[in-house]
Amino acid sequence: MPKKGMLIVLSGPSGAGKGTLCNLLLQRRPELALSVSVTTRPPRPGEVHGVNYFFTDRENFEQMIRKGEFLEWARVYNNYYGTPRKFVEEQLEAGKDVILEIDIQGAKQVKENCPDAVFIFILPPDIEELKNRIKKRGSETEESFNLRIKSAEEELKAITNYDYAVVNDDLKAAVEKLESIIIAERCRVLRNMDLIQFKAPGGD
Ligand SMILES: Nc1nc2c(ncn2[C@@H]2O[C@H](COP(=O)(O)OP(=O)(O)O)[C@@H](O)[C@H]2O)c(=O)[nH]1
Ligand SMILES: Nc1ncnc2c1ncn2[C@@H]1O[C@H](COP(=O)(O)OP(=O)(O)O)[C@@H](O)[C@H]1O
Repeated sequence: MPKKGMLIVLSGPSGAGKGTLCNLLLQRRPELALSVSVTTRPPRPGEVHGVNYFFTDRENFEQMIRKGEFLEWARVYNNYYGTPRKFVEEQLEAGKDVILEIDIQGAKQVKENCPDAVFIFILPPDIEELKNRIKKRGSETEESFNLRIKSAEEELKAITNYDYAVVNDDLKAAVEKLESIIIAERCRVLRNMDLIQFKAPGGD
């Protein structure tokens, strides 16, 4: 039976660089599977349905909740976001490590249901740089920008629930740290019990 994959959860405030880091990580580690979330948020220019998100409306999202189709879901910055359960379970069963880029509420639900998951918090170097990055991305209205900055403080408090903190200052260094965490986590004894196949001499 193939070894089950590991679940890797990435969270952090808006603008910390989660999406950018995920893309770079996948280029370096194409064996990873990235879960594409469902959201009621309207697409930003350039975002592609099925690649960045599965975009849907509130009614369909609520139906998916009722049918138990989400591994976790949450309301974030006035929209709904959820992780499709089926994709994640299939990938893990096939031995693939799966990345979830989700908010702190979703991560809490995953921690309750999948305690073996690895939890990584992505931080910006400081709040000014966070503001600059969101502005530079140019994706938010003033209201949405303010909501993201206001939420960042609360989100940072959740960092103690995570296993690792990665400051995304220099992009290349941050990706290398993420890769190193994944490599180290794959070596954990508890994830490698199938290696212990030998029997003590004289034993039956
Ligand atoms: N709980 C949960 N949060 C998600 C999911 N997908 C994305 N998010 C989070 O929703 C928040 C908003 O994401 P997005 O609209 O792309 O805005 P951005 O963070 O400013 O790029 C971020 O904190 C994401 O990590 C999901 O499936 N579940
Ligand atoms: N290390 C970095 N240095 C400078 N700019 C960055 C860095 N990482 C990400 N960015 C930029 O910051 C903005 C926000 O990044 P993004 O990946 O969308 O953040 P998140 O997914 O956390 O909201 C983007 O314009 C991205 O190009």
